[in-house]
Amino acid sequence: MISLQGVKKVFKTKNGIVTAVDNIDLSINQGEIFGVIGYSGAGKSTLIRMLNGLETPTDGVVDVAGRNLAKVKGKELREARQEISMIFQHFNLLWSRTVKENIAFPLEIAGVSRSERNKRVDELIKLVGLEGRGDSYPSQLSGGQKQRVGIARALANNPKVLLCDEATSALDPQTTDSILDLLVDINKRLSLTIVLITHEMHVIRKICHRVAVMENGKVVEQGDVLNVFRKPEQPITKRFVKQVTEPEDTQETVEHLLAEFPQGKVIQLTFVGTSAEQPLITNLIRRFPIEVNILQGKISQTQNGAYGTLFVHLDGEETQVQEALRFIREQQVELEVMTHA
Ligand SMILES: Nc1ncnc2c1ncn2[C@@H]1O[C@H](COP(=O)(O)OP(=O)(O)OP(=O)(O)O)[C@@H](O)[C@H]1O
Repeated sequence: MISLQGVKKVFKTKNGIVTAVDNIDLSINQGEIFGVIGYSGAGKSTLIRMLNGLETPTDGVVDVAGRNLAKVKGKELREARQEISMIFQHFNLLWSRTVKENIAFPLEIAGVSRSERNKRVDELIKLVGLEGRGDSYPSQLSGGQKQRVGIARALANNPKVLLCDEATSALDPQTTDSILDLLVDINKRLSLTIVLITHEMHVIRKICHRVAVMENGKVVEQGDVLNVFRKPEQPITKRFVKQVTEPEDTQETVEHLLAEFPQGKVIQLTFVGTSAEQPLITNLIRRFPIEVNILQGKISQTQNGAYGTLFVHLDGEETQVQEALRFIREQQVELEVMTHA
């Protein structure tokens, strides 16, 4: 559905040249939810703006739904933009128009008749769960409801791709979750391709199938969300993964235990998919004459299955502890022996 080859975007500024996007290759499949994560200034906005033709690449090919966006102009670019919709962090609604009128706006531009427009607006209001609010003005709505209007408006002309630019960053955690649930629902019902940019790993974990991590204009790591969670390679990816998998005080707890129990081993186990349910700890206690203390644990759900981490202290005779470590490594579980940071 979307392919980027050797895409580069350079801005000439008063202070010199800024390479916002630096030689990116990406491929996004029809019907998937693809996340791009990075810190501020990584180049995410520039990248997403190239996907709907708001920016043209300095170099490379941006192909969306069979069109090379760097090449299309005029009428064809307008048609392409109807197939690629976008929602924004601050909603970008028309404040003097009602919910219905906001949603109808892109239909008016596309020349849809009044009766067709009214029918479509009613469908969209139901789809995003805004029944009864059609005649309200944006100022009378909560943040989550405003974003629902943004989503309905973005879907009005049946786009093939929905781009989400930090769409939940202005919302509280509970509202964020409900908007993310809505995006998953729309993705499934309409088999819509969704590309989102965010700086929050929670968003990636909750709804994305695949993720690309951006740093200094480059994609430094990409893959299935579950795989990236299980084995993050780059330091920046590790930092993002930790945002959602480890309680904040984990390193502190580990340091404390390493100091308190210099004997034995403190280990981190990472379970993925079905292995998250294996009775590993029971097996360890039954098979080896060692002490097993569970220190901390967390299981998170991703679109591709469960992902969990568990911190455990193993203590006993050194040979038995080593045997237990060997046994764990034979299971479908990642193991890391913790040392001082
Ligand atoms: N129109 C522009 N002119 C000059 N420099 C720009 C322009 N747009 C972006 N940049 C620069 O390109 C780099 C990447 O910016 P971009 O906005 O794409 O990053 P980002 O990851 O989306 O960050 P943020 O979330 O803060 O917007 C930054 O150094 C930024 O200053």
